[in-house]
Parts: sequence; C-alpha cells; structure tokens
Amino acid sequence: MDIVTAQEMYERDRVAMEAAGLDGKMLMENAGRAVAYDFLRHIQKEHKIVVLIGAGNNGGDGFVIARTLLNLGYDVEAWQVVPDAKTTGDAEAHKRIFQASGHPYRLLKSSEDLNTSLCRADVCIDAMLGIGVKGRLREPYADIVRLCNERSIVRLAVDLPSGVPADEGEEDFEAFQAHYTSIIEAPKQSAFLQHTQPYYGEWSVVEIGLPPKQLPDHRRRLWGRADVERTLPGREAHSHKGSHGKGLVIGGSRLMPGSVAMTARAALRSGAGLIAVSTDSEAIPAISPYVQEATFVEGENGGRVPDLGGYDGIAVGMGLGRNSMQETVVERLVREKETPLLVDADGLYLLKGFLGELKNREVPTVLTPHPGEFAHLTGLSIQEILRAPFSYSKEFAEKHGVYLVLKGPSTIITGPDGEQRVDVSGNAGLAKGGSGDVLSGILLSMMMQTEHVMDALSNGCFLHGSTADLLVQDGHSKVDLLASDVIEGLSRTFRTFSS
Ligand SMILES: NC(=O)C1=CN([C@@H]2O[C@H](COP(=O)(O)OP(=O)(O)OC[C@H]3O[C@@H](n4cnc5c(N)ncnc54)[C@H](O)[C@@H]3O)[C@@H](O)[C@H]2O)[C@@H](O)CC1
Ligand SMILES: Nc1ncnc2c1ncn2[C@@H]1O[C@H](COP(=O)(O)OP(=O)(O)O)[C@@H](O)[C@H]1O
Ligand SMILES: [K+]
Repeated sequence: MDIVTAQEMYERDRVAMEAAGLDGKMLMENAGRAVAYDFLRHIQKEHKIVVLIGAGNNGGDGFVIARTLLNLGYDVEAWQVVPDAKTTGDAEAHKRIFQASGHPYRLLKSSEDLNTSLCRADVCIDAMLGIGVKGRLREPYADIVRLCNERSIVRLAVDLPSGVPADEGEEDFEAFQAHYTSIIEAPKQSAFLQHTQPYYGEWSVVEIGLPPKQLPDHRRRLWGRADVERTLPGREAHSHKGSHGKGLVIGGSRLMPGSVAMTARAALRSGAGLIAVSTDSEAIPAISPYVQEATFVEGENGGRVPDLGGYDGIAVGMGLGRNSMQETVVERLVREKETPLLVDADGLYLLKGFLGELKNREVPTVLTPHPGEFAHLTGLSIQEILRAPFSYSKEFAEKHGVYLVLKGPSTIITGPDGEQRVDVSGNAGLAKGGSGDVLSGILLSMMMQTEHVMDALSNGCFLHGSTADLLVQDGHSKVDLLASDVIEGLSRTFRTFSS
C-alpha cells in the first residue's frame, strides 16, 4: 500500500480524473460512502451522531457521510461549521444533494449551540479539514476541536484528524484527537510519525476507485503481511546448510556477551545455514551454551577480525565496545568490498569516521540505527529526525549508497535509490535492551537468503515486530516480554507463513 504526501495525493486525484475520466463529485461520493460504511463498526443505531463539516472537500465528504448514515436510519445532525459562501465546487454540489434528499443541516452561529449538541451526542465525526490544512487551525476550527477533545465522546476522523498536517516536517499544530480515522485511498506520511500518529487513533484505509494502473509510483509503501507472503524465501527439500547462508557476527565483549549471542541465535532461528561468532575470547563461555549451533572464530594473534573470506554476510557492532581497537575493526569491514555488511549499535557509533568510504563498497551495506544513533551519524538532533524521518533517511541513504533501517514504532527502510518501505508491526514490549540485537540477527539471516535486499530487510522487520505482536496476544505482556522471547517466538511466526 502506497504512502503519500498531500501533493502526491492531489496528483493521484488529478490522474484519476484526467486519465480515467472519473470526476471529482464521483470520487467524493465514493469516498463518503466508503468512509460511512467503514464507520459502521464504531457506531450503533441508538447513538446520537454529530457530523462536523468544513469548507473544503473533506467537508464535502462529510455531507456524503451524513446522507449515507441518515439513509441507513442513523440519528445524525450535520453541522456546517463555516458560512454557506465558503462551501464551493464538489462540496457544494454534495450539499445540494444532501438537501435534495430531504435532510436539513445546521449552520454554526456560536460554539455554544454546537456544544449543546455535542453534550447530547455519543459520536462526533470530524469532516472539517483534510490534506488541505495549512499551518495552525484558525477559528472556528480551533475552538471546535478543543470542544470535541474535551468531551467524552467517540471521535471519528475522515481522512485525517483536522489540524494534523498530512506531511512530515510540521511540528506546530493543534488537532482533533481521533479514536479512529478512516483514511481515504492511501495513508499520509503523518500516520507514521511519533508526534502526529497518536492523533489518528486506530486507522484503516478505504478504497474509493482510483485506477491503480494509472497512478504514479512514489516508491514509498507500507509493507504488510501479503508482501511478506509473496517474498519470503522458502526451504527447498534438497537444500543444505550452505544454501541458506554462512554468516559472521562480530561483537560482544566480556561485559556484554548477551548482545552478540542473541544476534547469532536470532539469525539461526530465522533460517541462516551457519553462523560464526567473532568475539572477545573471555565472552565465549557465556555465549556458547546459549547458542550451541554457532562456531567461534579468532583473528590472527587472537585479534578481533578473522579471515573475512567465505561469508555470505557479516553483522558487526552489537556489544562491540567503542575503543580505537574496535574502530579499526569497523574500518577494515567498511573497506572490505566483497561481503554484504550490516552495521548496528556500537558499530554505528564507530562508523562515523568512515562514512565517506561507504559509497565505494560494491556490495550492500545496511545500517540499522534507532533515532539516537541516526542523530549521531547525521549530526542532527533526535527531534529533527523524528520530525522528518522520511526525508532525512532518503537523503542519507542516497548520499552514502546504503540501505538504512531507521527503527521505531514505525520503522522506515530506505534503499540507496531512495525507495522506502514502512513496517508498523511490533509493540512497546520491544522497547527493551536487546530487541535491536535480535533484529540484526534476523536481518542478517534474511539478507543471506533473499537476493532482493529491500525485501530481505522489510521481511526481517516484519518478522521481528509480528512475533512480538503474537507473543503479547498470547502468553506474554508488553511489560514482561524479553528480546530472547522474540527469538524463541519466531517459530510461531514462521509457522503462520508455512501453514
Ligand atoms: N478529488 C479529490 O480531491 C478528493 C478529495 N477528497 C477529500 O478532500 C480532502 C482535501 O480537500 P481540500 O483540498 O479541499 O482540503 P481540505 O478539505 O482540507 O480543506 C481546505 C480548506 O481548509 C482551509 N484551511 C486550510 N488550512 C486551514 C487552517 N489552518 N485553519 C482553517 N482553515 C484552513 C482552506 O482555506 C480551504 O478552504 C481530502 O482530505 C479528502 O477528505 C475526497 O473527497 C476524495 C476525492
Ligand atoms: N514502542 C515500540 N513499538 C514498536 N516497536 C518498537 C518499539 N520500541 C522499540 N521497537 C523496536 O525494537 C527494536 C529496538 O531496537 P534498538 O533501539 O536498537 O534496541 P537495543 O539497542 O536496545 O537492542 C527496533 O526494531 C524497534 O523498531
Ligand atoms: K478530517
């Protein structure tokens, strides 16, 4: 499913109209009806429903929604919150259809009148502003949004909660706090940002009849279960351990043996054929009982970098430490040009001095920072990154020729050519030390088994997050979940794909 900016959404509407001959009124009818039916899951016949209608096309959708619900026998009051002269075009046309269907609407004169209605209502539908919002809400919208947010009432939003910018980069806004948002056609960037996503509540997407074959490809999409099903590598009856990748994991230390142990075990649990670990010799006794299938390798004179030949993938950084000796390890790996490389945690910290070398690598390089690590790599603040993660990821991945997995509740995976995928699986049970180490192991394994790196990374993120989701639905809670539980839970996720 595509993820769009406001501009891209307008472009889609334009293409649908020009290339397929659909007209705006038709699309508005489709949108309003699809959203109204989508809302039925959240409303009941005995509910009193207030529909708030703004000046633009989002308001036009509101007239269609109100008419559809009234036709179905629901108890609906439609409130146009702007003077009549402000509704124009398709929205005005749908207002006329609404009236001609025998339904009256109320015009907002004072917010007290509306407040009296809201006090009696059980549900309020926000069809005031959509992707056309610019800057902070002006009156009367700001006042109405405050009234709605104060009431204990079910709040449903059309396309996006009024006031929330569709695009990333905006921080100064006030908005309708929805419990549920019915998004039209394609989710907007703001559905995935830490500071805007909470306004949406739960959400889903309704289809309004835009012609998929004609639409421009913005190369930014949500990666879901169906995509994983399509691209997850299988296991052939005649395969052998060499068919599934021989990986090397470099990291861990005497005081941090667990990280690399979890990465290695997660890689094996996700199908890697062979995993070798290069670590501090003092850490081996702690690691080997936890991951007996792994072998251990040493560098010359007991050094940290063994012979790098013969591996299908290398992951470095988990629990590695950050001193100058380890910096040399990272430098050597970056200069090595034959094996796909994944860099995480301490490895990312040490990588900063060699960013300029990344472009020279001839095989894939994958960086898996959380926003703090990405801030370190870019010199930006965490807040700047969270405000516009799509653009900063794209800029960085293109500039350095790397695959970037920017982790978070919505993880953004960006390719060196700027393609982006978003994975929203996972839950706050993963907000615990070790989750990232497990993810690195899964990603390393997927990279070695899938030729298409974007698919490998997107699938790996999905397997990690959906395992955590399965575990908190059954057996665990978000409080007690451990990263190691996710490793053991992978078998349950894989079984849902093979069955
Ligand atoms: N063909 C289309 O374009 C379709 C559009 N649809 C709906 O149309 C919406 C977009 O329509 P519009 O482009 O009319 O945009 P909006 O419906 O978001 O409204 C724009 C209006 O809001 C006002 N406004 C902007 N910022 C404001 C602020 N900060 N405070 C107060 N008023 C503000 C503008 O002056 C303008 O009158 C979508 O979100 C979707 O709901 C659907 O009907 C499907 C088809
Ligand atoms: N609240 C959350 N919801 C969903 N996923 C989360 C959440 N918090 C963390 N995660 C996921 O958990 C992992 C944490 O990685 P990271 O921050 O590197 O952890 P650590 O370094 O402690 O191992 C990432 O995959 C991230 O997407
Ligand atoms: K809205």
